[in-house]
Amino acid sequence: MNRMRLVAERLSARRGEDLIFRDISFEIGAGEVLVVKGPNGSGKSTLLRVVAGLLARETGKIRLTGEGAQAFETVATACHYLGHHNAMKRELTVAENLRFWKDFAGDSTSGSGIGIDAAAEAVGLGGIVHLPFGYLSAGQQRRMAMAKLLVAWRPVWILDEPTAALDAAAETMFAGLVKAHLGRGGLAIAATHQPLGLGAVAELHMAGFAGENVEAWA
Ligand SMILES: Nc1ncnc2c1ncn2[C@@H]1O[C@H](COP(=O)(O)OP(=O)(O)OP(=O)(O)O)[C@@H](O)[C@H]1O
Repeated sequence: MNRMRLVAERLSARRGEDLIFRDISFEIGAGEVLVVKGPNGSGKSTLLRVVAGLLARETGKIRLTGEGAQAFETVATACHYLGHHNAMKRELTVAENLRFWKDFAGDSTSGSGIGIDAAAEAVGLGGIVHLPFGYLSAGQQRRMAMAKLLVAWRPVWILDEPTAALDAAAETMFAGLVKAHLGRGGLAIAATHQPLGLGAVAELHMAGFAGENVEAWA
């Protein structure tokens, strides 16, 4: 069986006038996670945004191949993106926010998400989906943002510092969600300074931009 793969070749990106990285290539297969590491400002968030289609790349190619890839018109539509911000409206209830993401992200023929109550349960916060998102504690808000990944099936999870400022229990919970996602044939790319609790994983080291010197994939 030809498993789904995400292939990035010789990516480079700019922010404003500045070249942030160059010649970044990697491949991840179904069931695999790639952890992007590097010092502050080395371009991890920029790389994730490029892969998610939120930022135009300067050069290079990103493609999805193998089983299930044809269900997605673009790589971006195969991706869930969990950035530094939770991307939830404070005035809307948790359920309304998750409903928005369920409808917006949608399912593809390659899988389906779970219900809103089930997603809230999965992040350990069942029973409070009727509350405005803004009432939740910072940690609860982050957990609910993670629930967004569950309500619609998208095979590629792009995670930017997903567990920053979370307690140990939430980190363990999130590691479980990622493992379950990989177990369903999903893929994940995570930029993080903290171990994700996933055991041995592939790593991409961004060296940071110093004139012409951009680290390549090891
Ligand atoms: N909108 C922008 N315009 C110009 N430069 C930007 C912009 N956004 C980010 N940068 C620059 O791009 C570089 C890479 O930033 P990025 O956020 O990708 O780094 P990072 O590795 O994720 O950092 P951190 O570990 O601090 O989150 C930084 O030097 C930053 O100042």
